Amino acid sequence: MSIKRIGLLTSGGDAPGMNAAIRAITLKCINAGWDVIGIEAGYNGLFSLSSRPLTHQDVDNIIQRGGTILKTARCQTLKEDNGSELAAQQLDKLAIDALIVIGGDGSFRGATQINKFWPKPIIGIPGTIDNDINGTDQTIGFWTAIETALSCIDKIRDTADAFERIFVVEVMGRDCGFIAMESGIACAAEQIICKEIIENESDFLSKLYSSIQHAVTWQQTQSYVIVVAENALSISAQTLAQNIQSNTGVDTKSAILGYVQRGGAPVAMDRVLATQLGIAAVDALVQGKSGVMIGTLNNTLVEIPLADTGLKNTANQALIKRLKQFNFDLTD
Ligand SMILES: Nc1ncnc2c1ncn2[C@@H]1O[C@H](COP(=O)(O)OP(=O)(O)OP(=O)(O)O)[C@@H](O)[C@H]1O
Ligand SMILES: O=P(O)(O)OC[C@H]1O[C@](O)(CO)[C@@H](O)[C@@H]1O
Repeated sequence: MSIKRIGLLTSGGDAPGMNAAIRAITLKCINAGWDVIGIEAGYNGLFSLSSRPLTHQDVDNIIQRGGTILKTARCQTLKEDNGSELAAQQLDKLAIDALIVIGGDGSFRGATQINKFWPKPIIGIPGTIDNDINGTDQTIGFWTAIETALSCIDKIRDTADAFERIFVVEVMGRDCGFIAMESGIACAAEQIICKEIIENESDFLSKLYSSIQHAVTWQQTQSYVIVVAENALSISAQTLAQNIQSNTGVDTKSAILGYVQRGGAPVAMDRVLATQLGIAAVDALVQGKSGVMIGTLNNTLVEIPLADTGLKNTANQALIKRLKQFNFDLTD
């Protein structure tokens, strides 16, 4: 089948660098003589047929912008019973010959479903701050989110130090600890808490309280920063802070960094990664590939079946190993 019109959408949480990928895909397709149709607000744009052709001008001066010029969304309709069949019909209405989806593993689950009713090429590009995708070392947006988290935690460290307080800082990641781990290592957090390392929560917390007590009593720690991944514990960051204070007697505050981690100009790493993956996605279409995500493993471009992009247990093992490497907690 000869490709003339590419559909392009961003889906799931926006991630800094998505615009860089949109730019690379658009320019590469235009060079190949293909039209690029930007589908707006993720899969929602398919159902509402909200789309527009993307031109050189549309992708000028966007590489440094956070968010996504195509908008994004979480689309309930696609998950419903006839959702993927309907999506396939909508793609035909738009006369799309091939689809590129920039998003997370959920977006790729959606793409896999659509492919069952729409037997045309679909290529995925990993775009999520969480880095929770199997088959790629990095996702677009991950390093920018870490830089953002890091600059916030460094500021929290200043006030924690001035008051000799303990701080519990919650970072994003959905159910996965990669943002907590990397930002925690980079800000020299005294503790990094991720779901992956907790076998029994109450044992874990008892150990945490005694570890903090030891640090403030014997190491005369001036400030103590705990980076916790969202959803790592059954209690909120605020409750954890209250519990630490009542167990240790040390003034303890909490801060939830939240959506600030999704915004801002992408760091160089994300711009370069997004550009590289965007070009490779179009190359994959030229080569007749379909049903794969383009990722990077050990700095090499790889293709992973979209159906295999859900996080595997090996990611947990890798995270645990890395955390142990960087753990300076002397009581451990
Ligand atoms: N099992 C599924 N079947 C059909 N569509 C799905 C499925 N899972 C997810 N999707 C579609 O993909 C969209 C995005 O998925 P999700 O909300 O999980 O985000 P994501 O792509 O994993 O990105 P992020 O990691 O940034 O949250 C969903 O809103 C839905 O439209
Ligand atoms: O924007 P929403 O739908 O509230 O999603 C928040 C989730 O999206 C992410 O920012 C990206 O997946 C997660 O870290 C977070 O749990």
